[in-house]
Amino acid sequence: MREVRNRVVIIGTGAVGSSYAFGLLNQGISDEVVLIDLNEEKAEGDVMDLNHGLAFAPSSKKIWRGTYSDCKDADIVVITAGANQMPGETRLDLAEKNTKVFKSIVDGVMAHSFDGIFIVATNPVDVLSYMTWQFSGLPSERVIGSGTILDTARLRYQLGEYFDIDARNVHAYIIGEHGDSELPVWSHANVGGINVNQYIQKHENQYSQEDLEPIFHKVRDAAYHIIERKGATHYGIAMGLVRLTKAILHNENALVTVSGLLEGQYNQEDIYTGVPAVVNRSGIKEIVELNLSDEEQRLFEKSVGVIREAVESVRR
Ligand SMILES: NC(=O)C1=CN([C@@H]2O[C@H](COP(=O)(O)OP(=O)(O)OC[C@H]3O[C@@H](n4cnc5c(N)ncnc54)[C@H](O)[C@@H]3O)[C@@H](O)[C@H]2O)C=CC1
Ligand SMILES: CC(=O)C(=O)O
Repeated sequence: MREVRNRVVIIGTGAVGSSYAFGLLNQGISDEVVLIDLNEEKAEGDVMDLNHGLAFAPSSKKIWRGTYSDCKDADIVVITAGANQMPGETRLDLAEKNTKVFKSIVDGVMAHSFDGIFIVATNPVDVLSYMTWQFSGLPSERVIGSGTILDTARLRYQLGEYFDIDARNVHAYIIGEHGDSELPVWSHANVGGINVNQYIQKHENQYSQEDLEPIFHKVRDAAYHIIERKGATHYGIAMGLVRLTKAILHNENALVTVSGLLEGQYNQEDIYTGVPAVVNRSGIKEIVELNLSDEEQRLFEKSVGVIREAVESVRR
């Protein structure tokens, strides 16, 4: 009997793709990791480098530079290829050029009868998740964008710092566009089970409601601040992608904020955006519909409108 080994193919081994491959191997998430990039030398170099670390990995793994034919037996194809933001550029500025890149990549993958799950990380991620769903013809539950997984992690980190509580015990979501129009869901944010607003009231000598807005701004603008300093962000998203991959391959039913297709949830249709979702071996099992406040629903609709406009412009 053939041993069942799971396989992740990464297309685009730049800063994000190579950091993700490093994370996958370090945490021993996938048995086989395949790297594909237009720049074959770069992918080859990454494979050599990562192979030299396998003796230190938690379990036996294989990594090689591959071709699209390796997608045939892949469980997950992760796309991290395409242009990234120059300082001052928004994610939406990348929509047109990265849609062209995606058309050729997704066609190349599907030409080999890929029947697994796509994860999309390239920006603008909500637009490209939608286009990947359209180009591939796969069911929407098997096309998942990284969405606001990173923004949510950034918010948990910032709140953890503010309240001096482990970020893993802070539960708060960023939803909507992975971009400038995203929003925090304060109405459902909690610290160790206590709503953030109540927590602040209980500790009114230490904390203030007014501090929440600047905390959110740090989260929303984090990519700009990092890109100004080092040209790209990659470790945070790589760790988020590893988390998402593990949720899928280990059939975790984990709740993560990813970009998924809305089909009536939050009063929205036919659009990909960041929302909490239950993820398992089949992909997105359920989009979780939070009971948003009126103001949150208004901001969410505005954010979805921004994505919708970008999708319409790349489809023209
Ligand atoms: N979703 C998120 O939270 C985040 C998304 N990103 C996005 O990820 C993307 C990649 O960023 P970086 O890795 O920093 O860029 P990078 O420039 O370091 O790497 C991009 C790679 O894609 C490859 N590539 C381009 N066209 C290709 C094609 N047709 N087939 C195969 N490979 C191709 C390039 O050769 C390059 O190696 C960007 O769009 C960036 O904005 C970055 C950080 C966070
Ligand atoms: C680049 C990007 O999308 C981020 O770091 O959030």
